[in-house]
Amino acid sequence: MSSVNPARNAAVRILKQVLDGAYAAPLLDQTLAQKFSSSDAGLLTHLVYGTVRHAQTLEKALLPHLKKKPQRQTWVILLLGAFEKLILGTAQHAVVNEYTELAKNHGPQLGGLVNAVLRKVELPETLDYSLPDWLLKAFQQAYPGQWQEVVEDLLKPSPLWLWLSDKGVRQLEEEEALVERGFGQIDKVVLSRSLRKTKAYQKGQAQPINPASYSVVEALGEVMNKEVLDLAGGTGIKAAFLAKKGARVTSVDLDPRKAEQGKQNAERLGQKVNFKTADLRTPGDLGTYSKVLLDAPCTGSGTLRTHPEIKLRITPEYAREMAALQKSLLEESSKFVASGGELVYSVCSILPQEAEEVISSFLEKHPDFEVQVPELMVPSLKTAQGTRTLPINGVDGFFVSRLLKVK
Ligand SMILES: C[S@@+](CC[C@H](N)C(=O)[O-])C[C@H]1O[C@@H](n2cnc3c(N)ncnc32)[C@H](O)[C@@H]1O
Repeated sequence: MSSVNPARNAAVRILKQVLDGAYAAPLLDQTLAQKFSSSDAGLLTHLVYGTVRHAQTLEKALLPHLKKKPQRQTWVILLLGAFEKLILGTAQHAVVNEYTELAKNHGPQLGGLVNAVLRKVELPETLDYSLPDWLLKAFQQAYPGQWQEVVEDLLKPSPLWLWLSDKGVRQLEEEEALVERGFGQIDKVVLSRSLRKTKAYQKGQAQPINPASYSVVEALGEVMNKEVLDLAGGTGIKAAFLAKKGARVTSVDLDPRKAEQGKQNAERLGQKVNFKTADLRTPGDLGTYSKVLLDAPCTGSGTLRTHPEIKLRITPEYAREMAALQKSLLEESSKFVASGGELVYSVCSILPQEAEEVISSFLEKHPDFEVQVPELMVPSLKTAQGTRTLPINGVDGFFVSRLLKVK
């Protein structure tokens, strides 16, 4: 039987699946629902996300010590061990012992290899922010004055951002959470247990959302008693907030499972949202609305702190495919805007081709719309086509534009 810390054991299993294409968050949720002490739960989360965040740097550090890249299980053990030694600064003897033991459980000969490599591995002299070159250039282009601060910040753990009602703040503090003021109603919270197990969450007084994502809801302005169409609404998080602000909301997404989850979540938050399932490339007639939101599917390049696995998969080709989809969804969405109404376009991406270029191409074909650059509640930069949030201090990188139908 292995004497290895259960967090390290579980990290190997989860990281292997993440490298095979899975998302880390649901795997961590499932694993943490089992019995883990709060310190092991913290270590497991940190090991998985931290190793993925620094994967490119760790690979550069490890490869010179290997004849070839080993099979997946051993590679994952080496990545985790290198992360603990080089980035977390765990004592070398502890790292070498723990990961050698782990490797031995998967094959006696693997212990020797892991032991030798983890003893020798050093940080490369030139640090590359663990981003592919083309993506680093995109950050430099999107944030010319602040790119270095941005890409360094993306390597840090993500804070827990929560929308909290006043009762939710009191309830969470009673449950021994530390609640720090963030932006507007979105607070930064330190919790030593799973959010879902708190009374504040169960009573609908708390909802996880990044401040940049919440600023999209605010970009729709006053919605009290208005009919709002929420397109590509996913599990209806923004829809639920719009309903909270007094809107009657119809939320449409391609995936029927998201509508199911959305209904349950809106109910927990005490809100009613009308969920529909449709492909927005061919949506049919959804009616006309004074406020329409298109929170378009995107590469997620603005959420690398929360979803670092995106860095392992994103390619320029995928960004081009997404930009083509966004252009076609924006075109379709514009058909549902009433005269004098507004269409808010948002993406959680920092790539200009998913942001400014989508708006420019739309405006070329649509003299009936004009752009209004929104003021957002988080630190942002304005461009001619919209506002980009500045992804530092735990805030995600979003692009938000408001299009007014003038005729
Ligand atoms: C950025 S997410 C939406 C997040 C959501 N607005 C929220 O606040 O939780 C984009 C969504 O677009 C949906 N989607 C992708 N392609 C679509 C299509 N062709 N028609 C409708 N929805 C689509 C995805 O299922 C996904 O839920």
